[in-house]
Amino acid sequence: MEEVVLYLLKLMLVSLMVGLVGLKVMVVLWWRPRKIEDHFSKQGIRGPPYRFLLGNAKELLGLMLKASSKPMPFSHNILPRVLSFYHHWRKIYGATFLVWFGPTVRLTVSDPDLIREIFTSKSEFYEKNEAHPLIKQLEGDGLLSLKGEKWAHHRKIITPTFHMENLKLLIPVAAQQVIEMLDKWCEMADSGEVEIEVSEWFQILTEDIITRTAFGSSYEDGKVIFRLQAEQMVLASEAFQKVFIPGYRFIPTKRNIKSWKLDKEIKKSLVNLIDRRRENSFNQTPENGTKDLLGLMIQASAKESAPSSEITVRDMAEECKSFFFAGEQTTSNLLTWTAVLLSMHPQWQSAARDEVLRVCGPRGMPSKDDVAKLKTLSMILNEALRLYPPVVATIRRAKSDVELGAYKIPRGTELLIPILAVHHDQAIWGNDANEFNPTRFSNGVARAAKHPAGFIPFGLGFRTCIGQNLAILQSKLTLAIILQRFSLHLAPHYQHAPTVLMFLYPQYGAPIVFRRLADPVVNQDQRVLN
Ligand code: HEM
Repeated sequence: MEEVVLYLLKLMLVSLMVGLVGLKVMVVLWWRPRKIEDHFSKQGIRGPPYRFLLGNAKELLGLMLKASSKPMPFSHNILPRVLSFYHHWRKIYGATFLVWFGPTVRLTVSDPDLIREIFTSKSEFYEKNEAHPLIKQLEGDGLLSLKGEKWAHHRKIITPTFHMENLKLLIPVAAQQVIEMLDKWCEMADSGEVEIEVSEWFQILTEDIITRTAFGSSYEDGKVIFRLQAEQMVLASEAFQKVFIPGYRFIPTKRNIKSWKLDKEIKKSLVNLIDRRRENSFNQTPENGTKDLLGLMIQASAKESAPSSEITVRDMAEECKSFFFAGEQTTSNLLTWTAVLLSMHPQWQSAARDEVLRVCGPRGMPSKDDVAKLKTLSMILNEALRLYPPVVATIRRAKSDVELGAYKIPRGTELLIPILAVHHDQAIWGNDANEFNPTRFSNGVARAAKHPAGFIPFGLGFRTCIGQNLAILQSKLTLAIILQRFSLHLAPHYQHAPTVLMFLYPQYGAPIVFRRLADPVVNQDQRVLN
């Protein structure tokens, strides 16, 4: 009898637990989404209706797949192709609408007044959202995703790496790297011209400079570590393109085992490298060379005594990951799109070249002062960042219930800021918003748009991109040296197909034909004549 009672009690307990779990699932997957929809609809905000578990994922994927199924005409009106879901639903629900990524709701915000609130005047109410686990694996637990005090501490330590005074020390070696790349192109250009898939070459170039900023004097060892990280990125991006199964990355599949091994190898190489750097730091003052990420973090780890601000080897490894992820493809994509734009707009290519030849001469290596004088090139790069921003959107999460303009935003709501859409908005940029017109930047970035928050390729506010000086410096240097030596036009089989997988990239590559310009006349003293 006692056993039967015990059995029945157990049964009741299990049923209760199953019931509670079921209830929780229903609350998260059904009741809460309805409540949120209701909350926003009372404020006039609507969107595609929430569907159980999947949200709008199915329609969203369908729209993206359809948009990327064929190339587009040679136009800069790329929003419908790149953020097709945003373009589609904005037409139906207006620019501020709700969209469901599974049971997670996102409110799209493209009004520059509201964007300014989120990033600057009310930024304390918002934080970075939790990235998808696979993205997190790629971007590392560094500056990009850290929050609160730890973020502020790391940002303070790392910032000197990106001071202009520090970056300018990299110019000679970065320029040399570009020249070596172009020498290879010259060798390949038998008949005076060569077709180059620029995205691949620019990636190698960018990786090199990021390695120098991250590892400084330990550049060679750093290169090996970044190679391992690049392999890690390929594995994670492959997984990212498959259906996401929570917890799958802990199962010992072939790919996961490879990824774990790589992780171990990266950590081991970093520990060895850090030990060597620590030993060397006794004989070397940091003023001797550039301030690199690793050096600054090692220095900080030696100083910190409080456990809360301690910098560990893991911290350093995660920051290296963040650097690599945030810096490599963004800058190489900017270079790629600018090369495409210069090829599409030969009159701007000539204007940029004339300026480079005037400032630097036909073969002179651009100095830091020269780079600052290249105004036309700056305007072109800004226009490239506007039309083809490598980061097409960003997300923030409301930390508490908050008022955004006239809207009441409940805690936990994610806000999706479609940078690309803001950059193509006619209300901010005028009727020619989809045209390539670098002249709009002739009076500087602040006066280019009708609203100061209308141009945000590097984000805005205190979490703005730490690497923007480096990205612009490297891009100007690379393009200046290319323009000195080559003219460029699109290969006949180039297909215009901007698309996004983490960053904005050309879906079918960017084949560009480079034609060597005549060598400058050299007089008897071997001096180059302008
Ligand atoms: C054209 C090139 C680049 C573009 C368009 C770009 C864009 C951005 C954007 C939009 C953000 C802000 C994201 C947000 O608010 O959610 C950001 C943050 C960041 N970027 Fe860049 N980036 C570029 C190059 C670089 C480079 C070269 C590095 C480093 C080597 C870098 C490192 C970072 C880091 C660490 C953050 C996080 C900063 C923080 O939260 O404190 N970026 N970037």
